[in-house]
Amino acid sequence: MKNLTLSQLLIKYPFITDYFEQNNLEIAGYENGTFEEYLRHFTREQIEDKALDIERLSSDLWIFIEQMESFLGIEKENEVRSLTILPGKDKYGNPEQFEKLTILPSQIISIVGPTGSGKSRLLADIEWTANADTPTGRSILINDQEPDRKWRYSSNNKLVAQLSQNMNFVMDLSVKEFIEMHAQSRMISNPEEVANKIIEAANKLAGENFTIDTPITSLSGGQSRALMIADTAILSTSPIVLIDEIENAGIDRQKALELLVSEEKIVLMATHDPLLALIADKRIVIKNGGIHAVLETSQEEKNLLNDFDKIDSVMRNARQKLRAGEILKKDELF
Ligand SMILES: Nc1ncnc2c1ncn2[C@@H]1O[C@H](COP(=O)(O)OP(=O)(O)OP(=O)(O)O)[C@@H](O)[C@H]1O
Repeated sequence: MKNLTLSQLLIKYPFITDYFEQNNLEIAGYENGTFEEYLRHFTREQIEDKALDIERLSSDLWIFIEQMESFLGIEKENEVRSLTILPGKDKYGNPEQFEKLTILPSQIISIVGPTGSGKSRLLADIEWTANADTPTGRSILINDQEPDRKWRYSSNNKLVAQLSQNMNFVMDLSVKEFIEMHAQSRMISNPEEVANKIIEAANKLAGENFTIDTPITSLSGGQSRALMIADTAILSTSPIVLIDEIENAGIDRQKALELLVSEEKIVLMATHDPLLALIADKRIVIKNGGIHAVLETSQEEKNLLNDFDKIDSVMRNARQKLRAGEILKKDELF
Protein backbone atom coordinates (compact mmCIF):
# COMPACT_ATOMS: atom_id res chain seq x y z
CA MET A 1 0.00 0.00 0.00
CA LYS A 2 2.90 2.33 0.80
CA ASN A 3 4.19 2.47 -2.78
CA LEU A 4 0.85 2.95 -4.52
CA THR A 5 0.05 6.30 -6.07
CA LEU A 6 -2.97 8.01 -4.64
CA SER A 7 -5.11 7.20 -7.68
CA GLN A 8 -4.09 3.50 -7.52
CA LEU A 9 -4.95 3.51 -3.84
CA LEU A 10 -8.43 4.90 -4.51
CA ILE A 11 -9.08 2.25 -7.16
CA LYS A 12 -7.94 -0.50 -4.80
CA TYR A 13 -9.93 0.79 -1.82
CA PRO A 14 -13.10 2.50 -3.11
CA PHE A 15 -14.29 3.19 0.44
CA ILE A 16 -11.39 5.61 0.80
CA THR A 17 -12.93 7.69 -2.00
CA ASP A 18 -16.14 7.91 0.07
CA TYR A 19 -14.13 8.92 3.08
CA PHE A 20 -12.34 11.60 1.08
CA GLU A 21 -15.62 12.94 -0.28
CA GLN A 22 -17.41 12.93 3.05
CA ASN A 23 -14.55 14.82 4.64
CA ASN A 24 -14.00 17.26 1.76
CA LEU A 25 -10.50 15.96 1.10
CA GLU A 26 -9.43 17.37 -2.25
CA ILE A 27 -6.93 15.22 -4.12
CA ALA A 28 -6.71 17.09 -7.43
CA GLY A 29 -3.06 17.64 -8.32
CA TYR A 30 -1.83 14.83 -6.09
CA GLU A 31 -3.13 11.78 -8.00
CA ASN A 32 0.28 10.64 -9.15
CA GLY A 33 2.05 11.08 -5.86
CA THR A 34 2.08 8.60 -3.02
CA PHE A 35 -0.31 8.84 -0.13
CA GLU A 36 2.50 10.10 2.08
CA GLU A 37 3.31 12.89 -0.34
CA TYR A 38 -0.35 13.86 -0.37
CA LEU A 39 -0.52 13.95 3.40
CA ARG A 40 2.34 16.41 3.56
CA HIS A 41 0.14 19.29 2.46
CA PHE A 42 -2.10 18.97 5.53
CA THR A 43 -1.30 20.31 8.93
CA ARG A 44 -1.27 17.86 11.78
CA GLU A 45 -4.45 19.41 13.26
CA GLN A 46 -6.30 19.06 9.97
CA ILE A 47 -5.53 15.36 9.73
CA GLU A 48 -6.30 14.65 13.33
CA ASP A 49 -9.69 16.33 12.74
CA LYS A 50 -10.34 14.24 9.63
CA ALA A 51 -9.40 11.03 11.36
CA LEU A 52 -11.59 11.61 14.35
CA ASP A 53 -14.86 10.39 12.86
CA ILE A 54 -14.00 6.73 13.15
CA GLU A 55 -17.22 5.30 14.51
CA ARG A 56 -18.36 3.78 11.24
CA LEU A 57 -15.01 2.93 9.73
CA SER A 58 -14.43 -0.52 8.33
CA SER A 59 -11.31 -2.47 9.26
CA ASP A 60 -9.68 -1.64 5.91
CA LEU A 61 -10.20 2.03 6.45
CA TRP A 62 -8.61 1.55 9.85
CA ILE A 63 -5.37 0.64 8.06
CA PHE A 64 -5.65 3.91 6.20
CA ILE A 65 -6.10 5.87 9.43
CA GLU A 66 -3.14 4.04 10.93
CA GLN A 67 -1.00 5.13 8.03
CA MET A 68 -2.12 8.70 8.53
CA GLU A 69 -1.24 8.47 12.18
CA SER A 70 2.10 6.79 11.70
CA PHE A 71 2.98 9.35 9.03
CA LEU A 72 2.21 12.10 11.48
CA GLY A 73 4.15 10.35 14.19
CA ILE A 74 1.06 10.00 16.40
CA GLU A 75 2.14 7.19 18.66
CA LYS A 76 -0.61 4.98 20.05
CA GLU A 77 0.23 2.92 23.08
CA ASN A 78 0.65 -0.70 22.05
CA GLU A 79 1.95 -2.16 25.24
CA VAL A 80 -0.41 -4.54 27.02
CA ARG A 81 0.41 -4.67 30.72
CA SER A 82 -2.74 -6.49 31.76
CA LEU A 83 -5.87 -8.15 30.42
CA THR A 84 -8.98 -8.12 32.61
CA ILE A 85 -12.16 -10.16 32.14
CA LEU A 86 -15.28 -8.68 33.77
CA PRO A 87 -18.18 -11.06 34.44
CA GLY A 88 -21.23 -11.50 32.22
CA LYS A 89 -23.80 -14.30 32.34
CA ASP A 90 -24.03 -17.99 31.48
CA LYS A 91 -26.27 -19.57 28.85
CA TYR A 92 -29.28 -19.40 31.23
CA GLY A 93 -28.76 -15.75 32.07
CA ASN A 94 -27.27 -16.36 35.55
CA PRO A 95 -24.56 -13.86 36.51
CA GLU A 96 -21.02 -15.27 36.51
CA GLN A 97 -19.66 -15.85 40.00
CA PHE A 98 -16.35 -14.00 39.96
CA GLU A 99 -15.53 -10.38 40.54
CA LYS A 100 -12.90 -9.85 37.87
CA LEU A 101 -9.93 -11.74 36.52
CA THR A 102 -6.72 -9.90 35.66
CA ILE A 103 -3.97 -11.64 33.69
CA LEU A 104 -0.42 -10.31 33.33
CA PRO A 105 2.29 -10.88 30.68
CA SER A 106 4.17 -14.21 30.99
CA GLN A 107 1.18 -15.77 32.77
CA ILE A 108 -0.42 -18.91 31.43
CA ILE A 109 -4.13 -19.45 32.10
CA SER A 110 -5.84 -22.69 31.13
CA ILE A 111 -9.52 -22.99 30.31
CA VAL A 112 -11.20 -26.26 31.17
CA GLY A 113 -14.78 -27.49 30.84
CA PRO A 114 -16.90 -30.04 29.01
CA THR A 115 -17.38 -29.97 25.23
CA GLY A 116 -19.80 -27.20 24.24
CA SER A 117 -19.51 -25.45 27.60
CA GLY A 118 -18.25 -22.16 26.14
CA LYS A 119 -14.44 -22.29 26.09
CA SER A 120 -14.15 -21.04 22.51
CA ARG A 121 -16.77 -18.36 23.29
CA LEU A 122 -14.49 -17.01 26.03
CA LEU A 123 -11.51 -16.93 23.65
CA ALA A 124 -13.73 -15.13 21.08
CA ASP A 125 -14.81 -12.53 23.70
CA ILE A 126 -11.14 -11.76 24.32
CA GLU A 127 -10.31 -11.54 20.62
CA TRP A 128 -13.23 -9.15 20.03
CA THR A 129 -12.38 -7.13 23.16
CA ALA A 130 -16.01 -7.64 24.17
CA ASN A 131 -17.75 -4.65 25.66
CA ALA A 132 -20.96 -6.25 26.96
CA ASP A 133 -21.82 -6.70 23.27
CA THR A 134 -21.50 -10.50 22.84
CA PRO A 135 -23.92 -13.28 23.92
CA THR A 136 -22.08 -13.62 27.26
CA GLY A 137 -22.30 -9.92 28.20
CA ARG A 138 -18.63 -10.03 29.33
CA SER A 139 -16.32 -7.04 29.05
CA ILE A 140 -12.59 -7.04 28.45
CA LEU A 141 -10.27 -4.34 29.79
CA ILE A 142 -6.73 -3.71 28.57
CA ASN A 143 -4.41 -2.00 31.06
CA ASP A 144 -7.47 -1.54 33.34
CA GLN A 145 -9.25 0.54 30.74
CA GLU A 146 -11.87 0.10 28.04
CA PRO A 147 -9.75 -1.00 25.06
CA ASP A 148 -8.88 1.24 22.16
CA ARG A 149 -11.01 0.36 19.13
CA LYS A 150 -7.87 -0.25 17.11
CA TRP A 151 -7.59 -3.67 18.77
CA ARG A 152 -10.81 -4.70 17.01
CA TYR A 153 -10.04 -3.39 13.58
CA SER A 154 -6.34 -3.02 13.09
CA SER A 155 -4.57 -5.59 10.99
CA ASN A 156 -1.11 -4.33 11.95
CA ASN A 157 -1.67 -4.36 15.68
CA LYS A 158 -3.53 -7.54 16.38
CA LEU A 159 -4.25 -8.00 20.05
CA VAL A 160 -4.49 -11.72 19.73
CA ALA A 161 -2.65 -14.46 17.87
CA GLN A 162 -4.65 -17.70 17.60
CA LEU A 163 -3.06 -21.12 17.48
CA SER A 164 -5.32 -24.05 16.75
CA GLN A 165 -5.18 -27.71 15.74
CA ASN A 166 -6.06 -27.01 12.15
CA MET A 167 -3.29 -25.53 10.13
CA ASN A 168 -2.87 -25.87 6.39
CA PHE A 169 -0.59 -23.99 4.07
CA VAL A 170 -1.68 -23.35 0.50
CA MET A 171 1.12 -21.09 -0.70
CA ASP A 172 3.99 -22.34 -2.78
CA LEU A 173 6.86 -20.90 -0.73
CA SER A 174 9.89 -22.21 1.13
CA VAL A 175 9.99 -21.86 4.91
CA LYS A 176 12.62 -19.13 4.45
CA GLU A 177 10.49 -17.14 1.97
CA PHE A 178 7.45 -17.51 4.19
CA ILE A 179 9.14 -16.18 7.33
CA GLU A 180 11.00 -13.45 5.48
CA MET A 181 7.73 -12.23 4.00
CA HIS A 182 6.27 -11.98 7.49
CA ALA A 183 9.45 -10.31 8.77
CA GLN A 184 9.35 -7.73 5.98
CA SER A 185 5.72 -6.89 6.74
CA ARG A 186 6.88 -6.21 10.30
CA MET A 187 9.67 -3.94 8.95
CA ILE A 188 12.34 -6.15 10.54
CA SER A 189 15.81 -5.07 9.41
CA ASN A 190 17.44 -8.53 9.58
CA PRO A 191 14.83 -10.96 8.15
CA GLU A 192 17.38 -13.71 7.42
CA GLU A 193 18.66 -13.77 10.99
CA VAL A 194 15.11 -13.84 12.35
CA ALA A 195 14.17 -16.66 9.94
CA ASN A 196 17.07 -18.76 11.24
CA LYS A 197 16.11 -18.06 14.84
CA ILE A 198 12.49 -19.11 14.19
CA ILE A 199 13.49 -22.31 12.40
CA GLU A 200 15.88 -23.24 15.19
CA ALA A 201 13.14 -22.69 17.79
CA ALA A 202 10.56 -24.61 15.69
CA ASN A 203 12.90 -27.56 15.27
CA LYS A 204 13.23 -27.80 19.04
CA LEU A 205 9.45 -28.26 19.24
CA ALA A 206 8.84 -30.66 16.34
CA GLY A 207 10.00 -34.26 16.14
CA GLU A 208 11.71 -34.25 12.77
CA ASN A 209 13.86 -31.31 11.69
CA PHE A 210 13.11 -29.26 8.60
CA THR A 211 15.35 -26.76 6.86
CA ILE A 212 15.08 -23.23 5.60
CA ASP A 213 14.50 -24.55 2.04
CA THR A 214 11.68 -26.99 2.88
CA PRO A 215 8.49 -25.97 1.02
CA ILE A 216 5.85 -25.03 3.59
CA THR A 217 3.29 -27.26 1.86
CA SER A 218 5.40 -30.33 2.62
CA LEU A 219 5.66 -29.67 6.36
CA SER A 220 3.88 -32.24 8.52
CA GLY A 221 1.02 -31.19 10.81
CA GLY A 222 3.36 -31.09 13.83
CA GLN A 223 6.08 -29.21 11.94
CA SER A 224 3.54 -26.61 10.70
CA ARG A 225 2.30 -25.97 14.22
CA ALA A 226 5.86 -25.81 15.56
CA LEU A 227 6.67 -23.23 12.87
CA MET A 228 3.55 -21.20 13.69
CA ILE A 229 4.27 -21.25 17.42
CA ALA A 230 7.89 -20.15 16.93
CA ASP A 231 6.78 -17.50 14.44
CA THR A 232 4.11 -16.23 16.86
CA ALA A 233 6.54 -16.13 19.78
CA ILE A 234 9.41 -14.45 17.96
CA LEU A 235 7.89 -12.33 15.21
CA SER A 236 4.28 -11.60 16.04
CA THR A 237 3.61 -8.36 17.89
CA SER A 238 0.36 -9.70 19.33
CA PRO A 239 0.69 -9.56 23.11
CA ILE A 240 -1.93 -12.24 23.73
CA VAL A 241 -1.84 -15.81 22.43
CA LEU A 242 -5.01 -17.91 22.45
CA ILE A 243 -4.45 -21.63 22.08
CA ASP A 244 -7.27 -24.02 21.24
CA GLU A 245 -6.31 -27.57 22.19
CA ILE A 246 -2.76 -28.24 21.06
CA GLU A 247 -2.55 -31.53 22.96
CA ASN A 248 -2.62 -33.72 19.88
CA ALA A 249 -0.45 -31.45 17.82
CA GLY A 250 2.62 -33.73 17.75
CA ILE A 251 4.90 -31.11 19.30
CA ASP A 252 6.63 -30.68 22.64
CA ARG A 253 3.79 -28.75 24.33
CA GLN A 254 5.75 -27.80 27.41
CA LYS A 255 8.62 -26.29 25.39
CA ALA A 256 6.07 -24.51 23.18
CA LEU A 257 4.55 -22.80 26.24
CA GLU A 258 7.99 -21.95 27.63
CA LEU A 259 8.88 -20.28 24.33
CA LEU A 260 5.71 -18.18 24.30
CA VAL A 261 6.03 -17.17 27.93
CA SER A 262 9.71 -16.24 27.54
CA GLU A 263 8.56 -13.63 25.00
CA GLU A 264 6.31 -12.02 27.64
CA LYS A 265 3.03 -13.06 26.04
CA ILE A 266 -0.23 -13.53 27.91
CA VAL A 267 -1.23 -17.11 27.12
CA LEU A 268 -4.76 -18.52 27.43
CA MET A 269 -5.33 -22.09 26.36
CA ALA A 270 -8.42 -24.23 26.20
CA THR A 271 -7.32 -27.75 27.04
CA HIS A 272 -8.42 -31.20 28.16
CA ASP A 273 -4.83 -32.24 28.93
CA PRO A 274 -4.01 -32.46 32.69
CA LEU A 275 -0.33 -31.67 32.07
CA LEU A 276 -1.13 -28.45 30.21
CA ALA A 277 -3.94 -27.52 32.62
CA LEU A 278 -1.56 -27.73 35.60
CA ILE A 279 1.36 -25.92 33.94
CA ALA A 280 -0.92 -22.85 34.01
CA ASP A 281 -0.80 -20.54 37.01
CA LYS A 282 -4.59 -20.46 37.14
CA ARG A 283 -7.39 -22.28 35.44
CA ILE A 284 -10.79 -21.02 34.43
CA VAL A 285 -13.55 -23.61 34.83
CA ILE A 286 -16.41 -23.12 32.37
CA LYS A 287 -19.89 -24.54 32.93
CA ASN A 288 -23.06 -23.82 30.94
CA GLY A 289 -21.37 -20.97 29.09
CA GLY A 290 -20.30 -19.16 32.26
CA ILE A 291 -17.05 -18.88 34.22
CA HIS A 292 -17.90 -21.17 37.11
CA ALA A 293 -14.62 -20.84 39.04
CA VAL A 294 -11.11 -19.45 38.74
CA LEU A 295 -8.71 -21.82 40.52
CA GLU A 296 -5.07 -21.24 41.44
CA THR A 297 -2.92 -24.27 40.73
CA SER A 298 -2.18 -25.60 44.22
CA GLN A 299 1.22 -26.81 45.42
CA GLU A 300 -0.13 -30.35 45.57
CA GLU A 301 -1.18 -30.05 41.92
CA LYS A 302 2.21 -28.58 40.96
CA ASN A 303 3.83 -31.62 42.60
CA LEU A 304 1.55 -33.87 40.53
CA LEU A 305 2.94 -32.13 37.50
CA ASN A 306 6.25 -33.97 38.02
CA ASP A 307 4.42 -37.32 37.96
CA PHE A 308 2.43 -36.34 34.87
CA ASP A 309 5.66 -35.23 33.27
CA LYS A 310 7.22 -38.65 33.93
CA ILE A 311 4.18 -40.42 32.45
CA ASP A 312 4.32 -38.04 29.52
CA SER A 313 8.01 -38.70 28.92
CA VAL A 314 7.34 -42.46 28.92
CA MET A 315 4.72 -41.89 26.23
CA ARG A 316 7.01 -39.58 24.25
CA ASN A 317 9.84 -42.09 24.46
CA ALA A 318 7.54 -44.93 23.32
CA ARG A 319 6.27 -42.78 20.45
CA GLN A 320 9.80 -41.99 19.32
CA LYS A 321 10.88 -45.63 19.49
CA LEU A 322 7.82 -46.72 17.50
CA ARG A 323 8.52 -44.03 14.92
CA ALA A 324 12.12 -45.26 14.62
CA GLY A 325 10.88 -48.79 13.96
CA GLU A 326 12.03 -50.22 17.30
CA ILE A 327 10.40 -53.00 19.32
CA LEU A 328 9.11 -51.72 22.71
CA LYS A 329 10.37 -53.34 25.92
CA LYS A 330 8.76 -52.55 29.27
CA ASP A 331 12.01 -52.36 31.27
CA GLU A 332 13.48 -49.90 28.76
CA LEU A 333 10.48 -47.61 29.01
CA PHE A 334 9.92 -47.36 32.78
N1 LIG B 1 -22.64 -17.25 28.16
C1 LIG B 1 -23.19 -17.64 27.01
N2 LIG B 1 -24.38 -17.14 26.61
C2 LIG B 1 -24.94 -17.55 25.45
N3 LIG B 1 -24.37 -18.45 24.61
C3 LIG B 1 -23.19 -18.98 24.94
C4 LIG B 1 -22.53 -18.60 26.16
N4 LIG B 1 -21.36 -19.28 26.23
C5 LIG B 1 -21.29 -20.06 25.13
N5 LIG B 1 -22.37 -19.88 24.35
C6 LIG B 1 -22.65 -20.57 23.07
O1 LIG B 1 -22.62 -21.97 23.29
C7 LIG B 1 -22.10 -22.66 22.16
C8 LIG B 1 -20.96 -23.61 22.56
O2 LIG B 1 -19.87 -22.86 23.07
P1 LIG B 1 -18.33 -23.10 22.61
O3 LIG B 1 -18.24 -23.42 21.16
O4 LIG B 1 -17.57 -21.92 23.09
O5 LIG B 1 -17.98 -24.40 23.47
P2 LIG B 1 -16.55 -25.11 23.72
O6 LIG B 1 -16.42 -25.30 25.18
O7 LIG B 1 -15.47 -24.37 23.04
O8 LIG B 1 -16.78 -26.50 23.03
P3 LIG B 1 -15.67 -27.53 22.44
O9 LIG B 1 -14.97 -28.15 23.63
O10 LIG B 1 -16.54 -28.51 21.71
O11 LIG B 1 -14.77 -26.75 21.52
C9 LIG B 1 -21.66 -21.58 21.19
O12 LIG B 1 -22.68 -21.41 20.20
C10 LIG B 1 -21.56 -20.34 22.07
O13 LIG B 1 -21.75 -19.13 21.33
